[in-house]
Amino acid sequence: MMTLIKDDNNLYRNLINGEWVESKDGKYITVTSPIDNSVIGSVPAMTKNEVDLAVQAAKEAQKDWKHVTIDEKAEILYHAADILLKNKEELAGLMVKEIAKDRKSGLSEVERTADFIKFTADTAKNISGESIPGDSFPGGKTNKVSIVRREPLGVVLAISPFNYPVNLAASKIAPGLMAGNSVILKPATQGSLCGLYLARAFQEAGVPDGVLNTVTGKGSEIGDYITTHPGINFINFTGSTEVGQHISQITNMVPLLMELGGKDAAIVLEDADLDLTANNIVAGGYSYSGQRCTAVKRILAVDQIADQLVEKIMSKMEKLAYGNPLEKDVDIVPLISSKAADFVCELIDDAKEKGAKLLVGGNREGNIITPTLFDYVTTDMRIAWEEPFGPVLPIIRVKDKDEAIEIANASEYGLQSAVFTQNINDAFYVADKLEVGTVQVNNKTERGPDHFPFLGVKASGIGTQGIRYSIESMSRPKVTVINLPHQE
Ligand SMILES: NC(=O)C1=CN([C@@H]2O[C@H](COP(=O)(O)OP(=O)(O)OC[C@H]3O[C@@H](n4cnc5c(N)ncnc54)[C@H](OP(=O)(O)O)[C@@H]3O)[C@@H](O)[C@H]2O)C=CC1
Ligand SMILES: O=C(O)[C@H](O)COP(=O)(O)O
Repeated sequence: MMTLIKDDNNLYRNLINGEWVESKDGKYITVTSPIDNSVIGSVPAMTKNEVDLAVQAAKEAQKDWKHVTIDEKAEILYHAADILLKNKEELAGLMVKEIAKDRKSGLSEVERTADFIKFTADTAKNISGESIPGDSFPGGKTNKVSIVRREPLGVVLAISPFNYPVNLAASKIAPGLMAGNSVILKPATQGSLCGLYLARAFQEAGVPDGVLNTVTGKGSEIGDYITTHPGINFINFTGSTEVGQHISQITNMVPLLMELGGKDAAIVLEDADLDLTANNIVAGGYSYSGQRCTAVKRILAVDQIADQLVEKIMSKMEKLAYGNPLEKDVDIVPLISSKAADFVCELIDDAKEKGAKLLVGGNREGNIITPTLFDYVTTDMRIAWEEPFGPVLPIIRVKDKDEAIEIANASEYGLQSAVFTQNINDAFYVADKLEVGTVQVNNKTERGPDHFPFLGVKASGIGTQGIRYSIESMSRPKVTVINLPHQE
């Protein structure tokens, strides 16, 4: 399957109007593995002219695509999901090399993506319009009826991050297509090989020429051009708050759906089941080395149980394996870049200097940061507020649930939080007061299942994702009002 999207020198191509095209001016970006810096491929650094061609193709193709029946579109998506499953070993293998995800998580990402695509097709089949009688509003008349259908928005620009290069691209493409839009995928440069592979799967499944196109190139170079392109009708972005805010500042009247950074808190109350809590904190904080927007990024534990909780977390952390995901099954993998690892080390050093107690880890081997746990973190430390996107967890001890809520809400972010307690009243008390998109009761913070609404408030995002929610975000109501001759 891969041979069509790259040549023998591992120069990858972009999908534009149904053709896999080389870089026109021969400019490529080399993609190296975060594991050992080996070159795994190169992607075109697309020029403005090439971007124009992609947008033009998308615009033209959408005119026919919007008339394709839901059922036909669904068949194509089912086929794409099957192609991904058939090739899951190869795609997961590419993910291991390109973003250093461990193979098991890579496989699970591909499987989850296939499920996501199929569920999107099924959901779109079940989204019906509505008709609203005119006399249901005061002063309305029985001769009026409003018929409400959903219309596509046009050309959707999907910008995906490195950490789920297949899933977070497909979760924009599939609902975008089902809503009748054409889509341009701009994958994260580190992750673009996986993104192109995914586009190939959609093409092979029967997505018509021009309906899905790809644009590669550094966001810092072509980002502004594409996000402000007049041919773009919607931007669906997942990535850092910094870039998300930049996009929202430079765009003009283009609707945005954004999932950005987070500093998800795990709030642990005095009656929590501490084994369950520790399991969730370790899984939630350290999987894929903490490079997940929804990773548990701080623990707010009430004094009464903090010592016991620390002991349990430490004992579970002993089982975390770290190393090279090409060589063995590991939980902790090299971070995406040495710059990312440098940043995490800065946060670790700051916490140490300001007197936090380092309980576990704190070491660096290449791009690997060993799983790290700090206790007695205080609010003057950077690790209390900043998102490491690495395997470092701070414990902030609090006197009670109200102090936990206050610290949780003082964050600029508002993605998710978790509360661990066996008291339903306390669970609701805390959940009601937290300024986040989702509160998990007795579970780690996480996005799935993917048909749940997923959203961030404050600096964590704009709009709501989740299968039905994404389809709705990428479409709009179209209203036709029937005015019958007035009945006597
Ligand atoms: N809430 C969420 O769902 C998620 C949040 N994140 C957040 O993202 C950060 C790390 O992910 P990372 O991929 O590095 O995030 P970035 O924000 O750096 O990149 C995300 C995407 O935006 C592109 N991009 C960069 N600059 C621009 C620009 N000026 N205009 C348009 N697009 C641009 C990138 O391309 P390129 O790679 O070429 O620079 C990439 O495709 C973390 O802070 C994390 O919190 C990450 C994943 C999920
Ligand atoms: O962008 C992210 O990091 C994801 O949306 C998180 O998804 P997860 O909770 O399923 O890991």
